[in-house]
Amino acid sequence: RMSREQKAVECARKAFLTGRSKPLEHRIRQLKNLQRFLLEREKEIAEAIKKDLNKSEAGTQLYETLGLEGEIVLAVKKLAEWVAPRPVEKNLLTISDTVYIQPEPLGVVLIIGAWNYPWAVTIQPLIGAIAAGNAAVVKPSEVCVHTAKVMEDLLPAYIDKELYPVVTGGVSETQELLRQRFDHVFYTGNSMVGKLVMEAAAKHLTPITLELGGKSPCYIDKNCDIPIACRRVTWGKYSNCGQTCIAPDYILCEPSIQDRVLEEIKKSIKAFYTEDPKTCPDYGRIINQRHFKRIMAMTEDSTIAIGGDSDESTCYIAPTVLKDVQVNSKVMQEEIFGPLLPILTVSGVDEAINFINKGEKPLALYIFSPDDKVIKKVIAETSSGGVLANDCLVHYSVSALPFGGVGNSGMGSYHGKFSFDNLSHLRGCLIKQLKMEGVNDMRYPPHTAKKLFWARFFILKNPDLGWLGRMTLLAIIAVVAAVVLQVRGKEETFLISTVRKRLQWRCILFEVEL
Ligand SMILES: NC(=O)c1ccc[n+]([C@@H]2O[C@H](COP(=O)([O-])OP(=O)(O)OC[C@H]3O[C@@H](n4cnc5c(N)ncnc54)[C@H](O)[C@@H]3O)[C@@H](O)[C@H]2O)c1
Ligand SMILES: CCCCCCCCCC=O
Repeated sequence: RMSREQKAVECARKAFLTGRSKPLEHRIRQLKNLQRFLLEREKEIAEAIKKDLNKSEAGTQLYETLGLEGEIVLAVKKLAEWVAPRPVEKNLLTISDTVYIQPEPLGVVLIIGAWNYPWAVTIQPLIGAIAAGNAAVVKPSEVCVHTAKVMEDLLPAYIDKELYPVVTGGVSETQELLRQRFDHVFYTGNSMVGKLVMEAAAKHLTPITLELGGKSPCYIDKNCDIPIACRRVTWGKYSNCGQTCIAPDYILCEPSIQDRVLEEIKKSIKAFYTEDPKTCPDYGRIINQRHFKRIMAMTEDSTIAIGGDSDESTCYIAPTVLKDVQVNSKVMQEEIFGPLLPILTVSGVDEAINFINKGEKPLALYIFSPDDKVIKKVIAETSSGGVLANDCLVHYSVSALPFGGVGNSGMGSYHGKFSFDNLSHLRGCLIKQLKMEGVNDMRYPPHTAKKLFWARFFILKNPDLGWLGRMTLLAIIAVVAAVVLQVRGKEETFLISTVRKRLQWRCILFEVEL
C-alpha cells in the first residue's frame, strides 16, 4: 500500500507531467494566488504564529510575510525576463550559430521547512519553485504545530493542490518523503539533519540546497559609534528571541570597550522590550522546553552581565548578555539559537579574524566599523555565507543578493532571481545551420598541423568586435566556407594560404593578434 507521502509525490509528479506548471501565465496566476492567500489569511497566519512563537502581528508581517510579498511582486514582474533564452558570448567557431542558455523546470521539488520563521523559510522556496515552473511537495516543520496546520488546511484552497501538495508530519514522515525520488530537495534546518538529507538525496543523485545555520560572529571595532552599533546588534540578536539563523551569535571586541558595549546593549534592551520583557508583546518565546533546557544549560559556566531570568513553564528566557566569555565555555560550542549574547574579548581585528577562521564558515558575518579598510580587510580574510557591515539581518531582505551558506552553513542560495536559477536547469543550447560545412574541415580527420593551426585560431580567439566586426567576420567565414567547398581536395594548400592572407589582413584591421 502506498504511504500518504508516496501518494503526494506521485500526485505532484503526475500533475507536473501534464505540463501545466510550465506556461508563464500559469506560474504568474499561482504566484498571485499565493499573494492573495497571504493577504486574505493574514489573521489566521498571525494567530497561529502567535501560538507557536509568541510573535506579534506586526512582527509576523515585518519579518515574514512582507518579504514573501516582495518576492512574489518581483517574480511576477521579472518572470518573462527570467524564463527567456539568455544569449551568451561566442567564439569564432560558433559566431554564426545561435548559442544561448534556456532555463527549464527541474520537475518535482521537495521543500522541507524549519520552525523559526516558518512562513519565510517554507514559502520563499515555494515561490522560487513555482516561478521556475516546477511542482513542489511542501513539508512545513512539525515543531510549529499551529502554523503547519494553517498551511495544510488553507494553502490548497489558493494554489494548485495537485502541483503543490502540503504534507505535514514529523521525522518519520520526512524520512518517508526523503525515500522518494525528487528532482531537487530544498532543506532548511540544522546541519546534523542536513547531512541526513544529503545522504538520502545521494541515493537518487538528487541535487540539494541546504539552508543551514551556525555561529555568526559580530566584530565591533573600538572606533565605531557604539550606541548605534549596539542598538542594531540588540535588534538582530533578540528578534524572535534569538531564534534567527542569521542572528549575531557572539560579539568580538577589545577589552577597552566591553563595558560600554554592555551598557549600550542594556539601554537598547530596555528601549525595545521595556524593563520587563516578559510582558512585552514584541518579545518572543523559546519554541519548546527541549530548546529552553538546551539554551539555559549554555549559561552555566559563563558570567551573566545582563538578564538571565527565565520561566520554564512559559519558555521565557530574558534577553541575556554574558561577559568575558571563554572560548571553551558551553555557549561557544554550538549555535546558540536563543537570546544569549556572549562577549569575547580580542586584541584587535587580526585576532578577531584568526578566531573566526578557526571555526566553521558561518552563515552571516557582521562587522561594525567606521573604517572601510577594516571592513574590507575582514571581508578579504574570512569566508561566510553573507557579510553585513554596520547592521544586522537586513541583507536577508535584499532580493538581489544570494542568500545561503558556505561549508558547514549550507550549500546553494536563493531569493529573487537566485531562487529561480537554483530551481531551474540552466540548459546550454547551440543551434547550427546545416550550411558552411567547409568551416568544419579543420576538426575532421585526417588531422594535420594546418588544420590544428586554424582550430587554434577559431577556438582561442574571442575578440570583442562589436556588431560591425561580427558582421565582417561572419562575411569572412562565409567566404572561407565557400572557397573551401569549391576547392576542396587538391587545392587545399592554395586555399589555406589564400584564406590565411585574407584573415591576416582582417586581423590587422581588428587589431587581433594572429
Ligand atoms: N539558512 C537558513 O535560511 C535557515 C533558516 C532557518 C533556520 N535555519 C537553521 O535551522 C536550525 C533550526 O531549525 P531546526 O533544525 O531546529 O528545525 P526543525 O526541527 O523544524 O527541522 C527542520 C526540518 O527537518 C525535519 N527533520 C527533523 N529531523 C529530521 C530527521 N532526523 N530526518 C529527516 N528530517 C528531519 C523536520 O521535520 C523539519 O521539517 C538552526 O540551525 C538554524 O540556524 C537556517
Ligand atoms: C527586516 C529584516 C528581516 C529579517 C528576517 C530574518 C529571517 C531569517 C530567516 C532565518 O532564520
